[in-house]
Amino acid sequence: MTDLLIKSADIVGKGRQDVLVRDGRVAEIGSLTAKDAQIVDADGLVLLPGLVDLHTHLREPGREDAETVYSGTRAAAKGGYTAVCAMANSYPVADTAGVVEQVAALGKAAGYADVQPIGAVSIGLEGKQLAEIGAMAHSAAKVRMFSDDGHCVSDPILMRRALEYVRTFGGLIAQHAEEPRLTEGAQMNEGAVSAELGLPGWPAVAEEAIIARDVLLAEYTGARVHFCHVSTARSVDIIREAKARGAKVTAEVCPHHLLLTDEAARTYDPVYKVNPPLRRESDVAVLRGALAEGVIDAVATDHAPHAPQDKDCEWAAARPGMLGLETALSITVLALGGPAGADWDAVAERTSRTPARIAGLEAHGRDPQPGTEANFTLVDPAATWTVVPEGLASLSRNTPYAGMELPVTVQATFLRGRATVLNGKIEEETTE
Ligand SMILES: NC(=O)N[C@@H](CC(=O)O)C(=O)O
Repeated sequence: MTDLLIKSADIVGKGRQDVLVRDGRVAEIGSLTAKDAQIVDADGLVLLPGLVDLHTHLREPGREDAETVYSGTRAAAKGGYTAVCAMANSYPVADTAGVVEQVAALGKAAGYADVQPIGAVSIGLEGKQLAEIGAMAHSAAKVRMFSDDGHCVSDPILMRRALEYVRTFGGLIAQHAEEPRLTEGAQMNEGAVSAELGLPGWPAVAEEAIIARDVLLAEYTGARVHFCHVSTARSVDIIREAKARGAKVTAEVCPHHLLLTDEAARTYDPVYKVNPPLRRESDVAVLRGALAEGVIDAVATDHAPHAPQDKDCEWAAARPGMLGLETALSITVLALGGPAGADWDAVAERTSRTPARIAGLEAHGRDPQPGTEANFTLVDPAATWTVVPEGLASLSRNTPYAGMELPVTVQATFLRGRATVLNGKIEEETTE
């Protein structure tokens, strides 16, 4: 592999520097020249540690019509990601060592981003019996994070046992917080808009009740809980208080909950149907503040591709979920104050360093210094782009941002020093 010299990048915390990459690792940082190196001109571009997604639905195995590991990791690279955590709600469910190893192997073969499988907490996501957590943890996929996402681990004794189990090897449970009895038949956020539209509501308290319970279980067991897609202001209060007491809890927010509201449901366009649902303007404001402050630790996409037949139908019949990987960085920058005067350190913290730490992905989320793996992304802070669904790398088209002009473009993504995206385009050859 030839050396790579990135010239004049604006490195977060370090200012304008050149970065020399050799054999997939940072060799030197400074004012550099190199013979026989591939030169990438990064003048005017910000260099971030490669983004890490804690919550990606890659749909393989089982729903390859909506996404595959290959197409999903290409979308990830396009969005600036170098690592994604793949949710367990595939068909078959990722509740055995065999499935998680298959997903990890498909990620390696594709070569666009590191794929860290998440294991199911319960067999078949049914919430009845613990899945083979130990076998997945000790498999070649080295699973550390477990989640029944799409479903809540609502049975408190199952949650307690899962927490006690993962604590023994430093793992964590990523909880989809939704008390199922409170959301039966729910179609959108419960509030003034759902009342007007006559759609059954998903009340905020269904999320908050589980978060409150699981904070207590985390404290009681001493295990780590991570809250997926936190969407309400009151959830933020509970997490803030838990952290102040020293509970081992972390939380993520999705880009769509940082930008969109339940007003979008007035269109009856199922592209806006998502779980948990889009909330009120006041929730959006609190979530943005909590992200800036760090009460919410990370942005996670909940990238949920769906095939046309699952989305191009009436609201009630449509599956919940929206695409996220290719637009997350732009929305995060918007939510953290916009591109003019963006706090790039906060962007790096919430999209890369902290999620890498939560997932235990040690080679990711690292600011470049000699010896670190060269996993980073170059973004143009001054550019804008318009979201065209047909132009996305994902196999699916269910983006709620179609036609919107967004700030910030990903110019290049490097995985162990190899470009997966260059000049804003996906590289077709990814063999290491
Ligand atoms: N977030 C979503 O709206 N959808 C997720 C699962 C889920 O959480 O319902 C999916 O897998 O499609």
